[in-house]
Amino acid sequence: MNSISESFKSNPVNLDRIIPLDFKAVLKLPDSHTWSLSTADHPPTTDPFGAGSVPVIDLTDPNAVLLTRHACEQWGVFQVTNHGIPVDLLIELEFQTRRLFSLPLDQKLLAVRSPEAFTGYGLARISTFFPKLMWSEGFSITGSPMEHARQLWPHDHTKFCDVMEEYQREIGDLTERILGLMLGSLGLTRDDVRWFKPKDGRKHSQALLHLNSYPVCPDPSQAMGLAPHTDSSLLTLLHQSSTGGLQVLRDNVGWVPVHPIAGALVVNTGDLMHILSNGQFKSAMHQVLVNETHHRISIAYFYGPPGDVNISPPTKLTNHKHPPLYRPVTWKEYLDAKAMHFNKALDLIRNDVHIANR
Ligand SMILES: O=C(O)CCC(=O)C(=O)O
Ligand SMILES: [Fe+2]
Repeated sequence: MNSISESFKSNPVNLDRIIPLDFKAVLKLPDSHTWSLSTADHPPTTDPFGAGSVPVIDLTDPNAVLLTRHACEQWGVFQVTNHGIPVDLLIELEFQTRRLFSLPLDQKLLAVRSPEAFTGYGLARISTFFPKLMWSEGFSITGSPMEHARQLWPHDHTKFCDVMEEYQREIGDLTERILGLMLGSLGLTRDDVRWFKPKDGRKHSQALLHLNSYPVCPDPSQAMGLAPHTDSSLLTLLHQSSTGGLQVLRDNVGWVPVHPIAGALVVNTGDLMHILSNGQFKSAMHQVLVNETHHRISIAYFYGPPGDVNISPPTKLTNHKHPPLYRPVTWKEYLDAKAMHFNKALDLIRNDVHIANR
């Protein structure tokens, strides 16, 4: 069993926080989904490529390592272009994702996630931490989605499964390439992070593919697509459709939109990367807002270390002035802390040390 499934098993979720609303059937935002949002949650549209916008890195740029370091230190989020994932695969991925979420609710519920499981259809797990429900639904996959896809389409699931499996292979390779850039940008080598690309060539890293759907909403000003959170992964690669809605929280600025760029992928630095980098890399707080006219979808790939690995900063990144900020944790331990304490999980594993300013 992998870390994600072990953690989900030990932290079951109530069914009322798994089964989504029949979004198509409601004409008015129900009270259960009405949030009191401030205008700060709806930032003015900024110049998408200006200095105050999320960095975009061309992976073929000779300065990619330096740019990656800067983006991780300053933002904890960036977009990548020229990443090598075929456009046709992204189009097919989006098509199959829309095909799934366009099914009637009673059909989607045939593949509903069980309270202790982490694959299948249902609300985002973070729903348990908020009094109001979010205007979104999801479908989680690891490896083959066959078991659930067969429930959705008894005679027509092969293409869906093939696309999801091919995407996981491609995005897995790209994620490791970007992780390599991140580690390299910190001056770390294979010897500092032995579990990454081990010499025996066997991969033990773990990952989860999560399809998100944000249906058209009757009152977006009072609805929340995905509430503010950081990702518990080392890093997350996200394909968003051409519809915006993702925002990242920036110190002293507020919520900044992550504008969709055709063919680009969004990279989020997760909490485990923040721990591994000893706080040098930010784990960006982000949220998703919805809209009145477009059904938005996104596909997130969460990547973490092998189950038995304790994540802590390599000795190269610590010294007496910069002692380890957090105690070592496995992904499972961290997911358990997150399942119980959500956005306070990082604080709970923080070492009680006096830290010199970086
Ligand atoms: O839909 C998005 O753009 C973001 C999704 C996300 O943050 C997540 O799945 O953790
Ligand atoms: Fe996220």
